[in-house]
Amino acid sequence: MTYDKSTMNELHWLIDMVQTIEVGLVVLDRNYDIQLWNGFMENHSGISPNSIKGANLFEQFEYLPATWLKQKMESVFLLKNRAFISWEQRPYVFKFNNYRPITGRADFMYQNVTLLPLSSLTGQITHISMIIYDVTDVAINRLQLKAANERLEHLSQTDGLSQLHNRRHWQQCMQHEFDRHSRYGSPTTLVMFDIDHFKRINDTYGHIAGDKVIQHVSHILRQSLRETDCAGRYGGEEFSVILSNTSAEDALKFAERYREKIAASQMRYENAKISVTVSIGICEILPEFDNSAQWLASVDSALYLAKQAGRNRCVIYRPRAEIH
Ligand SMILES: Nc1nc2c(ncn2[C@@H]2O[C@H](COP(=O)(O)OP(=O)(O)OP(=O)(O)O)[C@@H](O)[C@H]2O)c(=O)[nH]1
Repeated sequence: MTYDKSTMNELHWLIDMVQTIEVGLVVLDRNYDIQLWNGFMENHSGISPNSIKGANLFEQFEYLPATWLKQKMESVFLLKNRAFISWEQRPYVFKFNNYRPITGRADFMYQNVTLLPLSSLTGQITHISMIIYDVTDVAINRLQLKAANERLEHLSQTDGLSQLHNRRHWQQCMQHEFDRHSRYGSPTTLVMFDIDHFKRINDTYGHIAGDKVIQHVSHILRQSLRETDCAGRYGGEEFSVILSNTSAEDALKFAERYREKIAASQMRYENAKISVTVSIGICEILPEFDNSAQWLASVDSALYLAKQAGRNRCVIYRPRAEIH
């Protein structure tokens, strides 16, 4: 077979481009032995084409997910179709460092990979090609945007002072729990508490000390909760917690423990040691409640009774309330 000069030139250019293109190119034979390894792969792996040619891909790079990758490659050999691996599915196939100046914060190069069937002159698929694209910039931008959106969502749901859910988000949780109870019927209890004589603290020590007391009781509350409990700052010095799968009697144990913890704790502010107590209302969803507003009004009336009965105590809502 002879080639004219222009065909030779074209071939020469193509080889030059394959070597210098900013995309990784690898050709594998049927045994996954490496037959081509371009300049991009050499630059990022530090392994020259001459030293890697003929080596088995999975022996050379033991970290590769062999079972998963072979399954993909086999389907390319057999079905003669392309296959794609996106960075969202697996951040990278080849573990290369990221040297990009803008996205330098990424530890490694994010990659999209295409697997292409390569046919021989007789039309058989004897080799496949891996095309490796560096998509670090796109991936980092996308991840940063996602993280920013998550932060914004968290901020829009959180009360800045207490770091508990804000009232709007907490009310959504309460509605959700009420609906869940209507469907599945598992016991669900609302606990609402209010700091006793809080006005006195503001008046005696100032508003900043008052804010610190709010942070103090919120901090102890967060420590006392389970993952599934939804706690919010309902108003100025009023807080509420939804305890799912919990009866009023069990919620009382939680509330008593919390009340005692608060009463036993002290908060330092400048030279003062500030002690506070809390009054707590407890209400399990009862069959006669038609909506979440009735549930909320009932826990509020139990809290009111706790205040009336002398504060620093828990009251379970019942049509006739019990004071503890
Ligand atoms: N420091 C501070 N004070 C607040 C905040 N929100 C509400 N308050 C104050 O909390 C006080 C609540 O007072 P009251 O409703 O009379 O209740 P209390 O003094 O706790 O009395 P009882 O609830 O009956 O025990 C008011 O003085 C409000 O100004 C806040 O975010 N920070």
